[in-house]
Amino acid sequence: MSGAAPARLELPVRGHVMAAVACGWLSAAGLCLTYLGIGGLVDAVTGGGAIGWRPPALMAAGIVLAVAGVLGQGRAGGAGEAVAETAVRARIHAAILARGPLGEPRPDGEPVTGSLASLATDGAAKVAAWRGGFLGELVAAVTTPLVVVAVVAVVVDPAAAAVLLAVVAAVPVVIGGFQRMFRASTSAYQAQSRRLAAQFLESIQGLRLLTLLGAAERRSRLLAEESERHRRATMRLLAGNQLVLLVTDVAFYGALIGAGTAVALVRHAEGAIPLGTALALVPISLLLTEPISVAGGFFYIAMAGRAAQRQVVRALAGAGERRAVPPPGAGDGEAAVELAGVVAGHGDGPAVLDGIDLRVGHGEMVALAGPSGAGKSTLLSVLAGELAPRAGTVRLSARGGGPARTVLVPQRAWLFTGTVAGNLRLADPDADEERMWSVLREAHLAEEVEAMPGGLDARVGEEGLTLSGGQAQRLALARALLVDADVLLLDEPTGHIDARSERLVIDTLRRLRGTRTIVVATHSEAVMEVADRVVEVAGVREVAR
Ligand SMILES: Nc1ncnc2c1ncn2[C@@H]1O[C@H](COP(=O)(O)OP(=O)(O)OP(=O)(O)O)[C@@H](O)[C@H]1O
Repeated sequence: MSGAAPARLELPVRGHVMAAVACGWLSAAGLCLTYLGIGGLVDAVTGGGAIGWRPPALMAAGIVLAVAGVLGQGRAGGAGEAVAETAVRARIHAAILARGPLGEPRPDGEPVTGSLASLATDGAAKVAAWRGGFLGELVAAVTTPLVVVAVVAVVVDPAAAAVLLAVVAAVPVVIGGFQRMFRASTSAYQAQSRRLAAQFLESIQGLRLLTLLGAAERRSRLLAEESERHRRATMRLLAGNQLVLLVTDVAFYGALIGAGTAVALVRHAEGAIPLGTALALVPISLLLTEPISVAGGFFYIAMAGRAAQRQVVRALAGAGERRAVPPPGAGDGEAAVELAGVVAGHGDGPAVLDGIDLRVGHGEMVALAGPSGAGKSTLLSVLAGELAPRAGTVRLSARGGGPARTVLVPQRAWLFTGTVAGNLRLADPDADEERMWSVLREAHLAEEVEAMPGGLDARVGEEGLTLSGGQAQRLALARALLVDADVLLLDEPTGHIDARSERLVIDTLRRLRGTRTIVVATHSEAVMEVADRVVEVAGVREVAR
């Protein structure tokens, strides 16, 4: 991926942020008035005169504003965070579903599914804490000095306000410098953290495969190395954070409070302001350090949130590209599938398909044949819009024109832990029982599901392991039928199943023939016999080793 600045992530939290800012200003103004009220009391007492209505009124108004501001800011921040987290999570979930559970690794090497899962949990919370919660607080804190200076100018002394304003102006410049200094290390830390989470997750998902391949030990060494790199990135981040805290404490607090006190003393000595009011300027100058007090939050919330936001934007952009790249646009209405000069391959690997032309008519059933590795599954991935062709055109059209809807049943039936109905409803969340039974009947699975305890509510275990391979394949087929797609893509539907299931699947294919366009990759003669036409795929090239 390029290092170009990612687009903004639109979240419905503008109102929450503005409310948090307004509340922050209220509480700052309230505190100023409270201190000035106390200063007024001191002046009245030391001056020996009557207290009058002004100091108590200032104090009362100040306390009410401060309390309302603090409470309001907390509420606005909490609500904004919840709204933002829900929005980010929903968009990432949509991206996960768009990619499918077996999403390919991206060109930058990040494993897609694990990475997105980590983003949807940890990443979404960080983005939400930043955009929904902390952003309003931050804007309020950074602009609080202006509110304070304005109150001082109006209620106390414009000259003192002008000096405070000059000191305050230096603060954003220095904060900006620190932010730039540590941005790279925070981003690196985030990327490291996500990569580690993704690798752990995918190692767990593929544990059985890793063990079978004898790769478990290699993988565990890799994870140990990644953990060590992550530990070092954490240490660097913490060291940077400590440095910022030290610098801000020593330099800014000293400078701002010192400046506030000096201004107060000088103006009092000049007779411009009474003693009590001068004393009130000292705690008021403490409010000028608000931007600094949130600087620590930059590391824990804002910078972590912004780094996560960059990742989310990039991941969502990636999802868009994957869906849009192979543009299966509307065809001329004469053919359901039209491929011309299609070249395709995986990642940076060699071309698997090299100049493929294919035309499939509406309602036609075409079997893709060819030796293992010829590229049958690759071709189906191109048709499903999962793999972008490197060259050539792919056109899929529905009967009567318009873009076609496709659905792919992969070689390995991927079922999720839950019920039969839950697995079916992945394809159509609104499907009612009648519709589900209907597709189960079409896939010749209805009788077996009826016999299961709970029927449609029967539990399908981890990865569907309580079902036989043949049952799982037929359930995946039923799920695909629920999509009601124009083009049904089947990858080895009889590949790894028992003879009875094979017969049932073939019978289903026979019944489906003519009802929709079907492209089926297969080694089975029996499946080829059912098809209207058999196309030999032989786009594979010898790879020099
Ligand atoms: N995700 C992937 N990443 C890299 N290479 C891949 C990927 N999937 C397939 N290939 C390679 O692409 C080539 C074609 O594989 P493909 O699965 O499309 O063939 P196939 O004809 O479907 O084989 P089979 O009949 O065994 O299913 C093979 O060399 C394979 O190693």
